[in-house]
Amino acid sequence: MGDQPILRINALTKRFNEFTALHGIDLNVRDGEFLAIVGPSGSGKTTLIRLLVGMDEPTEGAIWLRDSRIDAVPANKRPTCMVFQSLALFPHRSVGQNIEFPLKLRKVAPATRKARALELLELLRLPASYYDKRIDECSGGEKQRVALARALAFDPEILFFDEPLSALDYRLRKTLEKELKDLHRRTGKTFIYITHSLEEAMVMSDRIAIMKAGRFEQIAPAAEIYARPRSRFVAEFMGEVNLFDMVDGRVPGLRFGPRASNLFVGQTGTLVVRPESVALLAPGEEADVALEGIIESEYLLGSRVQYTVAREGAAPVTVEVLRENAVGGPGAPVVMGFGTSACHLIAPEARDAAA
Ligand SMILES: Nc1ncnc2c1ncn2[C@@H]1O[C@H](COP(=O)(O)OP(=O)(O)OP(=O)(O)O)[C@@H](O)[C@H]1O
Repeated sequence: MGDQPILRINALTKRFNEFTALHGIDLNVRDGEFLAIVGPSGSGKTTLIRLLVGMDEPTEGAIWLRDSRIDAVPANKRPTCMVFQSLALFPHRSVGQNIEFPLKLRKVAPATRKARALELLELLRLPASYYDKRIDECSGGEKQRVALARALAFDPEILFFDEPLSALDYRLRKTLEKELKDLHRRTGKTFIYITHSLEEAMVMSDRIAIMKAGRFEQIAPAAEIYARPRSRFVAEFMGEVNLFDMVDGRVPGLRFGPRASNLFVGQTGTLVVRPESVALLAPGEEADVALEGIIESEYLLGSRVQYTVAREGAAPVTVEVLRENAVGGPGAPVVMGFGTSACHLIAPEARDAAA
């Protein structure tokens, strides 16, 4: 993956009459990167993709593909390609005809087209015999692979995906997630992938861009977003989380040992602690930060158990432990603890910006 951006978005704004869907956003995508764009419904993901592929024009701002400004270039003149969620394959044509379609448009000779289609079938791990199979005889997963093969036949600089797996069942989705990641590695192309599913984004991408109300909240590798969210919104979007309001180094109900007191002296913000970082302490066991409560409910999550622990005068805490470390059920009093290395403090400005 090169360090040079293949795509640059500069102060991009999109307004629909009075409504602003994108608020002057900036983004650099590296050559060969797998970037996932996630965000709740209505946050502007599809609007952004439509501008990037040329299905719509920005109100303000610029889009650069390497050294060329492309925001006014029509979709069919852009060296990019989109894999639609709704596939848009020709159902009565063969797999081969579908894959060769972009090559036919470019007047590539039939023998060359066929050779490329067979190569792409192999790349997508479909048998060569599928070349003559009709699209409406293929399964959902096979159609997705054919759509991908056709997208690759365009030989695009960047592949855009708009929720391509959302209509598929869980197991097929999991398989295709791995295949897409693998395909990304083998082709070395730049992938920009929109999804509602954070899990999908985390499995596949190099970086995740989290959108909220027409802006990027954070753009970083998944692990960094998970461990060091820059706002409450991002922290909560990345899954179950405990958030504690800290003022002047103190949080009501939390007991800080010397290490935590030193670390947080005078600090104000939101303390983020993931449920799997909170332990249930044995009698006499110490932790950097300790707190007490009563188990309200428990859920089995395969090999782990998740507890909701009620606290007097404060929000409940979520704790996730390995099943072998499970303690009593609802009604049991517990002491919980976590280490300073499991804590992340969100600065108040970032928290306010996200409010
Ligand atoms: N053509 C349009 N005219 C008016 N408003 C629009 C138009 N297209 C999108 N919007 C608005 O812009 C906002 C962003 O929509 P967009 O489709 O980009 O969201 P999204 O993040 O892709 O959502 P979802 O995950 O539900 O697809 C929404 O509030 C939507 O109503």
